[in-house]
Amino acid sequence: MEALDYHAEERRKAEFDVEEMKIAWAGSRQAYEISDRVSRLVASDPVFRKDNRTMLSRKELFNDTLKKAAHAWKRVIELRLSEEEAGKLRFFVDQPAFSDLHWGMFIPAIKGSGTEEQKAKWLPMAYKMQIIGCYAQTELGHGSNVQGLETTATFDPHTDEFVLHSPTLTSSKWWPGGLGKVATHAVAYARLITNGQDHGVHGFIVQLRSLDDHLPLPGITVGDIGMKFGSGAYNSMDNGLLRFDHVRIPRDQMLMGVSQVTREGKYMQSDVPRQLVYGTMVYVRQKIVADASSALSRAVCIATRYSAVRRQFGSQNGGPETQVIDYKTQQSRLFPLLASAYAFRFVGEWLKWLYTDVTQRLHANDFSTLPEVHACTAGLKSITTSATADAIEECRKLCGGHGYLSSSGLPELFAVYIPACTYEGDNTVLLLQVGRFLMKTVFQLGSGKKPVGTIAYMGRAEHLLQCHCEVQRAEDWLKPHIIVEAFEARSARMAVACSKNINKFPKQEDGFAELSADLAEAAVAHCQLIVVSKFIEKLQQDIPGKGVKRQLEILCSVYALSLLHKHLGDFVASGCITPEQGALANEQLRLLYSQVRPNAIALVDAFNYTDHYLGSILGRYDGNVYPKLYEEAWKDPLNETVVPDGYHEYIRPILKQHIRVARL
Ligand SMILES: Cc1cc2nc3c(=O)[nH]c(=O)nc-3n(C[C@H](O)[C@H](O)[C@H](O)COP(=O)(O)OP(=O)(O)OC[C@H]3O[C@@H](n4cnc5c(N)ncnc54)[C@H](O)[C@@H]3O)c2cc1C
Repeated sequence: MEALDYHAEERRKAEFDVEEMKIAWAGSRQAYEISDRVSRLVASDPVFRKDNRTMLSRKELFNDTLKKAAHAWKRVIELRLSEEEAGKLRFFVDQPAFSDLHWGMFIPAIKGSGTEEQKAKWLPMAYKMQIIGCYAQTELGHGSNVQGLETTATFDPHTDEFVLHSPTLTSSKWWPGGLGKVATHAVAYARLITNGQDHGVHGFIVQLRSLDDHLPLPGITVGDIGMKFGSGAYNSMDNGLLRFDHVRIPRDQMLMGVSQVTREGKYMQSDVPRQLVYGTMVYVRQKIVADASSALSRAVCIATRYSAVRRQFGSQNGGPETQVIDYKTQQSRLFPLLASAYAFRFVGEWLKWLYTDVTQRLHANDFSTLPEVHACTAGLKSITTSATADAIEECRKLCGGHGYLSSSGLPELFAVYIPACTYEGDNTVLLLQVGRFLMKTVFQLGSGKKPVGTIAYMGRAEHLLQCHCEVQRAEDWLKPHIIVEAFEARSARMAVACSKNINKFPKQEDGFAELSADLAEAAVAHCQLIVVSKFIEKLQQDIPGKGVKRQLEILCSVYALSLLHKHLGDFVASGCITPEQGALANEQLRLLYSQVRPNAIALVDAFNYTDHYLGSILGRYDGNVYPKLYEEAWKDPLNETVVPDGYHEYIRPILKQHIRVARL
């Protein structure tokens, strides 16, 4: 019997080769094959089941996470999975766990800031999970302001040890994932003090719990910080608190890749340049951007498939009602998000390349691109995570009432995803860093120092400040050079306007403070330009498969023009385009939506997500939504009894009361 597929008709409409698009999405055939194999492996394993997750209590959920993490590790060993495959396995298990921090932060921190001896000592144990690590930086009193951290690590020359101490309540470590209940070790950040002198914040490897009975070591107070946003969701993670009471660690447990403390307590910068730690930061941020495209594509996949199943109004002569995906408003809300998912995917791919490039440069003592790389990765982390968080909520609304059901998968996805706007740098704080970088670039124009990489366009500021957009007809907006110039001009003009306003202040710092909201907007403009440019660059590559490149060109135009439409005020106010050209962009956008429409289902199929990973009845591959929603409702614990518990205690007495209510 042929499998039921309510989307079959939609799939037949596709004008491109979906299998080839899957490869374009994955980045390469090999990446596609790994992802496909591992996702199916996870989906078919009953231990990784997650459909009952939102019903679990905190303790049950945490236990379930431990079970899954242990099983995942067992499978990694049994199947001899490579690092890439193991990473994919954790990704598809799709449950925040201590192991994310172990692999994602603890190991990279040692790799990035440890000496060769430290790496040789700690990494093999960490790779075998004989120790489990977390990344303990944030404190109760300070997160963004790392220099404000209060934990101290004081060198004791008598014993050749550091004494870690939490001098105040606000110095308690607060938030680190995996710290609460699992981690045996931490890379903990503390102010380094030698001979009474404070050298600022440094990283230390600290054992927290016994490797025999898991009890905290003497002087260590550790626990979980409590429930977080939403039920289920991120509560599978044991974000923790930690206090040190004069905890002693050997001197060689300070991460000494960049600076060192000698046996005599002398503080020294090592020969290795400080900038090397930036490599780790680029690594972590490119991962976050890749995760943004995953979360966004997942939400969009759910909303797109459901929009094709859902019908409201418009029945003629007793025929079927209109699929909500055919409403122009639905398309204008949904298709820019679909385009953003692809845009973030490709900019994430480029960031992977950037990581390799920056690592090679750092090892060759070439630091010339660092400030630009730092600003670019900070900004991309900020705009992709903010856009994704907003997009998941928009997808929930696009699914109407059923989007609010847990079984749509969207509430949990939202709750799990949104802290990405905060961790690894609060998004506004990051934009302000980009803003400062933009100002520095503008102030240096004319000094002979040439802007490089993603900021190179500022070298043409003179032209960009007075160029006129060539668009005369709607289709002119499909020309990549016109789009790029409009985005460059907007970014350059907003940055230069900020710099002029800052210069009006007698003290530049006052100007920065007063204009910080404008700076953040200029930073957004710069970062959106990067995403648009990288999408366009991607299209200059050879992309095989019937119609694949054509679809990506359409999506690229949708991404750029929907941003232009959303930020029309910026484009028009800064004089980059006229209001009439803005209207033409909108006209073109409407035409593009019609071109996306027949391909919409196939474009989300190309993400190649299993129903297990999607975790959504609305997003099911076969579109069999209503019977499954109905079935799912009956699984709710409230439906275990026909008459609810508490009926006799609370409902019946109200119904049977004999008092007279005065008003009646
Ligand atoms: C789910 C989750 C997991 C986490 N995991 C870890 C972990 O594993 N390890 C770890 O060490 N930490 C972790 N953290 C902590 C996280 O890194 C910090 O919360 C984050 O860096 C933000 O810092 P904050 O909490 O101090 O925010 P704050 O800086 O207090 O932000 C509060 C507000 O102030 C604004 N603000 C702050 N400074 C400025 C400024 N200069 N100018 C303008 N506005 C400003 C922000 O934009 C924000 O609106 C985690 C947090 C979460 C939510």
